[in-house]
Amino acid sequence: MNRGKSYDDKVFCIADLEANALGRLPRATADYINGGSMLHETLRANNEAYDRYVFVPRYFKDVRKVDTTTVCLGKKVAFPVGISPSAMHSLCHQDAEVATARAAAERGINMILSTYTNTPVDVVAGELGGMALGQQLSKVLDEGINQSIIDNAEAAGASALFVTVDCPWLGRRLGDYRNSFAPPTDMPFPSFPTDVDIHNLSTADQRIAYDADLSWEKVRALKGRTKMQIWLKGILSPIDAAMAVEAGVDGILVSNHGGRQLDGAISTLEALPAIVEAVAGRVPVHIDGGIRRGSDIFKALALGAQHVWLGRTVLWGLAYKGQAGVKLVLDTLYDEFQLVMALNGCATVAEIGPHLLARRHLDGSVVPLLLSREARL
Ligand SMILES: Cc1cc2nc3c(=O)[nH]c(=O)nc-3n(C[C@H](O)[C@H](O)[C@H](O)COP(=O)(O)O)c2cc1C
Ligand SMILES: CCCCC(=O)C(=O)O
Repeated sequence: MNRGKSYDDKVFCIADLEANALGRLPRATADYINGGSMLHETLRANNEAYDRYVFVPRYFKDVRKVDTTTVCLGKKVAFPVGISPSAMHSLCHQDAEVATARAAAERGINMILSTYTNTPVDVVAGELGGMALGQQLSKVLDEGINQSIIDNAEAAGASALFVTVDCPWLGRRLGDYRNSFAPPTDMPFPSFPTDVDIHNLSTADQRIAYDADLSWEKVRALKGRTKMQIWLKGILSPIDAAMAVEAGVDGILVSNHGGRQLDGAISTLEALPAIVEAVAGRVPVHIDGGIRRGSDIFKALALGAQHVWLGRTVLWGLAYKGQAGVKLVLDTLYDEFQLVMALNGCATVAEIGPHLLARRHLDGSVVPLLLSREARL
C-alpha cells in the first residue's frame, strides 16, 4: 500500500526527473536523447495517445494486497516493465550500462542491451542478478559482426535477440544535425571491431551500415543462428505482426523507436489493439514509447500488451544519479502502477482488461471500450 513515500527531495514523478536530469547534460547530448525525427509528431503522439484513454474503475474488490508481479522472458519480474535498448549509456553517466543493469537487478526487472552499448554484454549480464537479458540487434551489412553480437550475447546467457526492424535507414534527427552531434572519439563500442569508426555517423564504415533489405527469409534464418528467442522490435502494422508469427518469431515488441525514425508514424498505443487482434495470443505482444506514468503501464496492459519497456525515462534516471537515479525511476513507476491497480480494483495483473478503460474521442465523447465493442457486434 502506498502511504505517501518520499523518493527524493526533488523527484516525485517522472516529469520532475526529466526536468532535473536534462540540465545536467551538455545540450547536444540532451537533444540527442530527447529528440525524435523531423517535427516530433510521432514523439508527441506516443505520449498523447495515453491521454485519450480514461479509467472506468471497479470497486468492491479486495485490494488490501496488490500483486504486480508477472513473467517476462521466462523470469518472474516485479512488475510488467523492462528496460528498452538505448545506445551509449556512458553519455549519461560514467557507470553506463553497469549502473542500469544494477538498478534493474535491484528492482527485479529485465533489460535489453543495445547494439551500441558502451559495456560488453558479458559484463552487463554479470550485473543483472539473474534477471533476463535481451540483446538488441541492429542488423548490419557485415554478417561476421552480426554473428559475433549474437554469439557473445548467447555466451553471456542472454535469452532473447530483439531484432530492430524500424531502422533500415536512420531517421532525420534535426537536433543532431543542428548540433553536429557525434559520440566522443574515445567512446568504446564493444559490439564492433576496434578498427570500425562509428564516431562520425555520416562517414560510417560500410561494414556497419544498416541492412536495408531485412526479409522474412533472413528472420527465419536467424532462428538457425542462435538458441536465443527471436523477437522483432519496431512492428507497427498488424500485417507484419501476422507475418512475424508465421515466420516463427517468439514475440513482438510494438515500437516506433521512440519517434526517432519515421515521423508521422502511428503512435504505439494506437497501433497496439490491431496487432493484438492479429497475433491472437499466439506469441506475446509487448510495447514501448511514451511510458511516463504508472497509469500508462496499466493502459497498455488493458489494451492487450503483456509488458512495457522504457526508453528515455531510464536515461533521465541515469543522468540524474546513475544507478540510484535509474532505481528512482523504477521505484516511482512501480509505486504508481501498484496504486493505479488498487484504484481500478485489480489485485493481480491478470485482472487488468479493456473493461476498465473508456476512449475519449475527438468530438469530446467518452466511450467505454466494452460498450463500443458490443455496439459493433
Ligand atoms: C537515446 C536513445 C537511443 C536509442 N537507441 C536504440 C538502439 O540502439 N536500438 C534500438 O532498437 N532502439 C533504440 N532506441 C529506442 C528505444 O529502444 C525505445 O524504442 C524508445 O526509446 C521508447 O520510447 P520512450 O523513449 O518514449 O520510452 C533509443 C532511444 C533513445 C531515446
Ligand atoms: C548510431 C546509434 C543509433 C542508436 C539509435 O538507434 C538511436 O539513437 O535511436
